[in-house]
Amino acid sequence: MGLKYEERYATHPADAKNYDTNRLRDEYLVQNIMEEGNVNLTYSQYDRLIVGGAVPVNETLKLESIDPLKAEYFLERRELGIVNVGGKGTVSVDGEVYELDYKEALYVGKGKKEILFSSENAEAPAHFYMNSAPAHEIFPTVKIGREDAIIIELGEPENSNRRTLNKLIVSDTIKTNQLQMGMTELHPGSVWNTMPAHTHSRRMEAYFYFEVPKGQAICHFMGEPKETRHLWMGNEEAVFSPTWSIHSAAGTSNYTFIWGMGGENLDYGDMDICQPDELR
Ligand SMILES: O=C[C@H](O)[C@@H](O)CC(=O)C(=O)O
Ligand SMILES: [Zn+2]
Repeated sequence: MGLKYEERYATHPADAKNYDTNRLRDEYLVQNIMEEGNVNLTYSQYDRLIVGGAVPVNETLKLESIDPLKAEYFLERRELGIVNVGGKGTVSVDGEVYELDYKEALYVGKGKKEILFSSENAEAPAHFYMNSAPAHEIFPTVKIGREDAIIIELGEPENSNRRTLNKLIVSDTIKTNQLQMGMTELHPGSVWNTMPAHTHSRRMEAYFYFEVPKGQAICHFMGEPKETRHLWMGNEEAVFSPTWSIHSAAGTSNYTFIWGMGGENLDYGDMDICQPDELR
C-alpha cells in the first residue's frame, strides 16, 4: 500500500513530431493508474494537471501531498475531481463522507486537508479516477450523481460515432477554478469519439479510457491537425493532450472515457473544429 507519483514535461509540437512510438508513449500515455492498495499520480506540466487513481481494497487510502507540490497537504493550492469507475466506495473529505457509486463524481474544493478513499466490498473495489488542477478560490465540495449530469447526445450510427456525453464537473453544474470533467459513453457499434476532432489552445485535456472489453484496444489520435500520430491504449489508461493537439480515438469496440481539462477558461464550447477530411 502506498503512494506513487511520476512527473511529465510539456513539449513543443515541432519536437513532438519527431517522436517515435516509444517516445510518444513515454511523454503522453499514462498506464498503471489503478493499482490495488495504491494511490498513483502523474503530475503533468500541461497546466499542472495531475491525473491519478486510487484503489482501496481492505485499507483506507489517503491522498497525501507529493514532493513537487511543496505543500503541506494535497489540496492546499488545488482543486480535485473524482469519478468512481469501480465498485461502490466512499470518499471522506475532512470527515464528511460521500458515497460514490459507479460513474458518480465528486468535486473537492481547495483547502480540504484530509481526503480518504475506501471501498464497500474488497471483492469489487472502487476505482477512483482523479484530475486535479491549481486553484485560487475555495468552492464547495459537491457530489454529482448520475441524475445531476448534463446529458448531450452526439454523433450518428452511420458515422460510427453515436455517443452520450455526461457533463459532470463543468461551469453549468458547479463552480470550479479551472477544472472541467465529464464522461462520454460510446453506443454499441460506434467507435469514434470526438469526431469531428478539435483543438482548444486555451485548455489542455486528459482522456481516461475504461469499459474497454478484454482483448480490445483504443487507437487514440493526437498531434497538430495536419501532423497526427496515434497511440494504442488499453483499459483504464490515460493520455495527456497538449493544447496544440487533437484528441480523438477509434476503438475496436465501443467503450467509455472520462475527459478532464485545465487552463485559461471554463468555456466547454470554445473549440476549433477540424473536419475529418481536413486531417493529415
Ligand atoms: O473538449 C471536450 C472534450 O474533448 C470531450 O468532451 C469531447 C467528447 O467527449 C466527445 O466528443 O466525445
Ligand atoms: Zn477537447
